[in-house]
Amino acid sequence: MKTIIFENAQSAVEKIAEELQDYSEQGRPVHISLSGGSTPKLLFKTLAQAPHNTAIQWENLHFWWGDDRMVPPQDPESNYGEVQKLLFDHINIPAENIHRIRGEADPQSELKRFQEEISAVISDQVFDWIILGMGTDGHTASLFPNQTNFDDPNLAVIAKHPETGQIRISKTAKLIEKAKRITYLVTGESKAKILQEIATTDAKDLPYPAAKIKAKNGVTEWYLDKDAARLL
Ligand SMILES: O=C1O[C@H](COP(=O)(O)O)[C@@H](O)[C@H](O)[C@H]1O
Repeated sequence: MKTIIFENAQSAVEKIAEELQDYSEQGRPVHISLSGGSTPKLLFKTLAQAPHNTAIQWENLHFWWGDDRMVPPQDPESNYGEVQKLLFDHINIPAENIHRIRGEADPQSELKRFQEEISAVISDQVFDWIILGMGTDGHTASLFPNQTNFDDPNLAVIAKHPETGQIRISKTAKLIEKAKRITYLVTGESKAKILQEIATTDAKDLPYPAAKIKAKNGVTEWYLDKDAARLL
């Protein structure tokens, strides 16, 4: 497990912001997949402020999501809606660079449309960078313990939150694992215990998708703050 431990969450997201700037200067379309939930909100707020809001060449970055909840963008549960509110409303990014999962749509038809969009836009479906989070139960994207098919050959899947029953669309493990780079951004003390378990146990003996999903031909790394890394 390759971990990079930052003094605090702000330092971790500043590093990601700098790296996004580097990607944006490559002079080509770069495909980035964002995570949802509470953890990356600090990243989106940071990117919306100087110097990142104007220094990043946003026209070169294409944004996708690892998962989204099947709710409209105005719903606070919408992973896309949060990025729109915290980041996209404050920067100059072409609308065609935003490849959201349409949470307001019918799940089956959106699943088909989302997979078609990935196939049409990204050659070999290899993302440049997939940023993931991890729940305290070890889920990542909307791939939950004991209900994830790691061999699912599709690009995306309909998932149901095991406790709330909320319907979501998620990238599959196989699609995520094709990425050139996977970064798990995990902060806060509530994640310390599960991180310790992941760091000390063989992934095959754990039910956690976050422990098992790794880039097959690329880099997998964990960006942690000191609170999350407390027991490592
Ligand atoms: O439900 C989700 O949870 C995970 C982790 O979220 P967090 O609130 O603990 O940061 C997130 O990565 C995923 O995208 C989201 O839909």
